[in-house]
Amino acid sequence: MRILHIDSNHDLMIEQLQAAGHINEEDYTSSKEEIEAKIEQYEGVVIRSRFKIDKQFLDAATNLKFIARVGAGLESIDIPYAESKGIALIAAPEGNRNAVGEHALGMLLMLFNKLKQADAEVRAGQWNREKNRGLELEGKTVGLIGYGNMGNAFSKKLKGFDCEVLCYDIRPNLGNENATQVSLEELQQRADVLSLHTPWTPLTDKMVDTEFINGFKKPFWLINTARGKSVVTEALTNALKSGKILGAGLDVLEYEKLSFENLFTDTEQMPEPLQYLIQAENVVLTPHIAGWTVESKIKLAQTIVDKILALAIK
Ligand SMILES: O=C(O)[C@H](O)COP(=O)(O)O
Repeated sequence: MRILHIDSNHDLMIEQLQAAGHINEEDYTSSKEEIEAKIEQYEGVVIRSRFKIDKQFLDAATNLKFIARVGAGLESIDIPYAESKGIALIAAPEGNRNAVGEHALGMLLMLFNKLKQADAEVRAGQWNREKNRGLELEGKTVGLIGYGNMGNAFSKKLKGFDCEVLCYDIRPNLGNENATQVSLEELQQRADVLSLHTPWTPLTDKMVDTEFINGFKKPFWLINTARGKSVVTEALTNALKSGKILGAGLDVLEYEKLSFENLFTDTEQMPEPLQYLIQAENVVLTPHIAGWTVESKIKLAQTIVDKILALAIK
């Protein structure tokens, strides 16, 4: 097959696809329109998330047999339209789930042990022990919303910490030895920590709003390594101010992607909730790197290669 790669990935991908007899072309810089102008020449396209694979793109891709998304989230692809054209869809959540699980755990330990502020204070010459007294995960209840690849990976990490892990998912019967599946209401009643592991869909868009937060019985900690747009940032900052949310670890923000750096060059444009988050001691922020490790780059590429080679397309 002729395969167009529009985002760069680990070198092993092209090496192995070439070795299997496929013709690969890399184009990481052309615009969406430029790619659309030539996409009819290809049977396969490999993407991360550089642009949307929408109806216009799919209509231009008259010979496309598969779309390979080197990652987990599929929100940039018009899946029903691709499926209506008989185009196979491949993704690789198996490639970055462990990285996301470790990152979520890292954020939680960082918040519970006040690592961010304690480190900053020591560097500033302050030896504040009482202010930085930590919390233990042992005996706490961690609630996961979304129990697919990422939620599973995180629950596996939590197993060794003697905490209780609950999961809520719209799909039934997903609980296992690492997490007990419960209703959303039960999770909100019992959780000390909420961690999101849901894709971004109409169901999860703005899911964590004020009403949702107030549905929690106890003040809780929030970890979001899923999608920024699933949390209403203003509702989050209001809850941080009131103490209903005790702290947050956010790898994703509703303001991320292209516009994010501009918000810092013109700080008057910076939304008030973001201004609050960047100065809050009890908030840890990372730039959507939870699934972005040295190892996951290799695992993502290998997963995609294996799935392409397993396709029954000649
Ligand atoms: O969905 C994923 O796999 C991660 O969120 C990474 O997404 P990205 O490929 O858009 O960086």
